[in-house]
Amino acid sequence: MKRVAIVGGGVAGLAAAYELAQQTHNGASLQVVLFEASTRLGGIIETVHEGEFVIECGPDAWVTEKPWARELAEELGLGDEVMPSNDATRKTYVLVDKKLQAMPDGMRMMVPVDLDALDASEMFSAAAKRAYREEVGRAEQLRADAPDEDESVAEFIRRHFGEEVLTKIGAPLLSGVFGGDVSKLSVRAVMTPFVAMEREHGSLIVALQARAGAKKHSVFTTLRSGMGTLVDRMIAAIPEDWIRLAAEVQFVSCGDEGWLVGTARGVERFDAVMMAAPVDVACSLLKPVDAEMAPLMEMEASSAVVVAFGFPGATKFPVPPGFGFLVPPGSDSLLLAATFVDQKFEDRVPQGGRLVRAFFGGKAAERLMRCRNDETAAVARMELARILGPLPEPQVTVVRRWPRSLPQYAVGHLKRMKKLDERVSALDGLSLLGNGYRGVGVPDLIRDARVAARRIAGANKDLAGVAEL
Ligand SMILES: CC1=C(CCC(=O)O)c2cc3nc(cc4[nH]c(cc5[nH]c(cc1n2)c(C)c5CCC(=O)O)c(CCC(=O)O)c4C)C(CCC(=O)O)=C3C
Repeated sequence: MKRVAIVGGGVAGLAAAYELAQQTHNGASLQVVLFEASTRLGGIIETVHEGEFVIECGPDAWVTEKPWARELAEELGLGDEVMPSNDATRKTYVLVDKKLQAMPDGMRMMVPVDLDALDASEMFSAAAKRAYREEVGRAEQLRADAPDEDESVAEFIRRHFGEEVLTKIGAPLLSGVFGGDVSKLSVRAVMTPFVAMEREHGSLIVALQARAGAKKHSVFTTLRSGMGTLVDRMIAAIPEDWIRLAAEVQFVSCGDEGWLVGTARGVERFDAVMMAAPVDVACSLLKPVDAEMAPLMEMEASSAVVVAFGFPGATKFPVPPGFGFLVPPGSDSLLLAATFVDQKFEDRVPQGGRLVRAFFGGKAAERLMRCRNDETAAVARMELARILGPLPEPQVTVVRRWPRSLPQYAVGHLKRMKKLDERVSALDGLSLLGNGYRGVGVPDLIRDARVAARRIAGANKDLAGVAEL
């Protein structure tokens, strides 16, 4: 009988517990305890249902290209619930000179697939459009000059497309996608496919055009009843007596007799510890176990404040067609971004309704973290109104704060993770899960947790199965 402790009941910890439960059905002999410090499971995944409004407090979807969340949903009997974003009406705006400007059609992040659509766009100056076109001609040079070392996302974009593209869409995209600063984020960690494209083709535009014709799918996928259903279904598939709420782990230690995990209620022995707590918590718990691990786990993290407003009548609050907008760093708006939820997904609002989510990040989020809900909502309404025009009285308002929820993968992240992996493998039975290490997306967290759980259950003799995950 192997005893496994899971520290943290967010999506990573739950996916680990779910996979261990599957392995016990396959005959593995396991005793599992999942320790969750708070009184609810799911971490930053939380769906609130208010009347017919389906309001996501955290991630509203996953990136379709990464299959591991959809696979899990299907396994959990949620195949009918899987729902693509409305990509026929997909458009993303960026706030430029106080006005919303549509990003050109056919962009993948900041790279255009369709150069004609780019030409038709009003977003860029003639010089920036020229810089895009010239990137194609510089393919050979870009490939030859591809750096051997990691660099910042800013340096990477600047080398390919110049300063205007970097400030107009590079920076806002990365702060909307990774909540972070382009001059600090690691291109190898957060834009891995683009780095591979540079190695192969030099030009990113050429690389994307070579792949054009690949099957088209929506950018995002979610569940009709909300992301919270994924959490609920995992919980339902985990033995009830494995889960302990309000059970904050106060220390872990590792010795000859295995691992000890201590909470206010006592100390228990385990053979394996799956550390799925936020990276800050994981870092302070593991410092006494291996002091050299801690500096590798210390990283900046961005905080987010989410304010959702539901309105009964969309016509009383017109917004431009599309999914939402991003705000470049340094703009005079306090917002980080906003999503027009009822246009991005079906079935989020009562007939004819409107649902908008406003996001604050960076310093604005740090400040709002200390404000009351009504104050935060008032700031969000004011900031939205400055961009979209006057807002009617919302029928529903939801405010959520997620302090230090998105770790920043800084330049050199992959090397740091390699060193961290070495320290981890030196300690028998430890695995690190969650968004601090090998990817921030919900699918990455699920995949990572399930691979680790299979390894612990001894199921990875079947390495093919692990690779499939
Ligand atoms: C506030 C915020 C955070 C939290 C920040 C924080 O907590 O500090 C966040 C996180 C994330 N966003 C992510 C991915 C993406 N976000 C996009 C687009 C957008 N993000 C927006 C907002 C946010 N996004 C908005 C308003 C848009 C455009 C309109 C819309 O669609 O609502 C696009 C499409 C880009 C394009 O159009 O090309 C992608 C691929 C991933 C990674 C997932 C993975 O790696 O698996 C993560 C963690």
